[in-house]
Amino acid sequence: MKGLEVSCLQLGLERQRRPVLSEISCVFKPFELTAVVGPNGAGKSSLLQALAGVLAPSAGHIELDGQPAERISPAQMARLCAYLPQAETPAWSLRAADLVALGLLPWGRPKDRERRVSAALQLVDAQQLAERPVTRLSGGELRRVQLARLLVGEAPLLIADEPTAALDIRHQLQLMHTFRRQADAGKTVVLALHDLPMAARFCDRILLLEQGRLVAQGTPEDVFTPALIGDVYGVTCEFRWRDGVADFVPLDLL
Ligand SMILES: Nc1ncnc2c1ncn2[C@@H]1O[C@H](COP(=O)(O)OP(=O)(O)OP(=O)(O)O)[C@@H](O)[C@H]1O
Repeated sequence: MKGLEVSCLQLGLERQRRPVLSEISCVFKPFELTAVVGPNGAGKSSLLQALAGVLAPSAGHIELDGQPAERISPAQMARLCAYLPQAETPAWSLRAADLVALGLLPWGRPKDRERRVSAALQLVDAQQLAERPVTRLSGGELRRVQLARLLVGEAPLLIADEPTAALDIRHQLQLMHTFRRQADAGKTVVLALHDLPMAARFCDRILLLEQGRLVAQGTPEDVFTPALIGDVYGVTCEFRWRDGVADFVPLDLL
C-alpha cells in the first residue's frame, strides 16, 4: 500500500471568529500512529477536522504528499482519508452492516463488499451486531460499529476522534492493537486521545496541544514527563515506565 504523508505548515484555524489553532507545524507519516492529546478545549478535534478537510484553515497550509489540501476534490479526499468524529448520532435506523458499508462508498460497490464489511465488524468484535438497527445499540456497541465503518475502506489516512472513549477496557485494547496493525501495514493513523497510558503504550508520536498551540511533539518518552504534562493539565503526576508501558498516576491538582 502506498502511504500518505500529511504536513501542517503554520496552520491556524478560527471558529466563530475566535482563534482555536495557531501556528501548528507538524508532519504525520506512513507507518506512524500519532496521538493528539491535551486538555478539554485545547483544539484536538479542531486539528483532526482540519486534517480531514472538514474545516478550512484560516492561516497556513495542509499538504497531502506535497499537494495542497485545498486542491484535492471531495471525492479524492474521501478515498485518501477516513475520519470518525468525536460524536455522531445515527440519523436513520440502518442495519449495522449497512452503516459499515457506507465506508466503502468512495470505492463504488466492490464485489467483495459483504466479506469486507464482515471483516471490519470482526476487527471491533461486532459481527453479532450486523443485523441490528443502529438506533437500538448501546453507546459502546454503536461506537464499535462506527469504528468498523472507519476501518472498512482503503484510505491510507485514518483519523479518529477519541475512538476509545465509549469502549470497555477489553475493546479499548483490541481497538488500539487494530490501529497499531494498521500503522504497521503503512497507514498514517491520527487519534485524539485522553487516555495517556494508552497513547504511551501504542503510539509512535505524541502531539501535545494547549489552548490551540502545539506545546510539544515527540515520542511518548519525550512528551510524557511530569513537568510538561503537569504544567499543561494543571496537575501533579508521575509516569513510571516499564518496557515502554507507562503507569500514569495523576496525584493532585496544581
Ligand atoms: N462548533 C464550534 N463552534 C465554535 N467554537 C467551537 C466549536 N467547537 C469547538 N469550539 C471551540 O474551539 C476550541 C477547541 O475545541 P475542540 O473541540 O477542538 O477541543 P478539544 O481539544 O477537542 O476538546 P475536548 O477534549 O473537550 O473534546 C474550544 O475553545 C471550543 O470552545
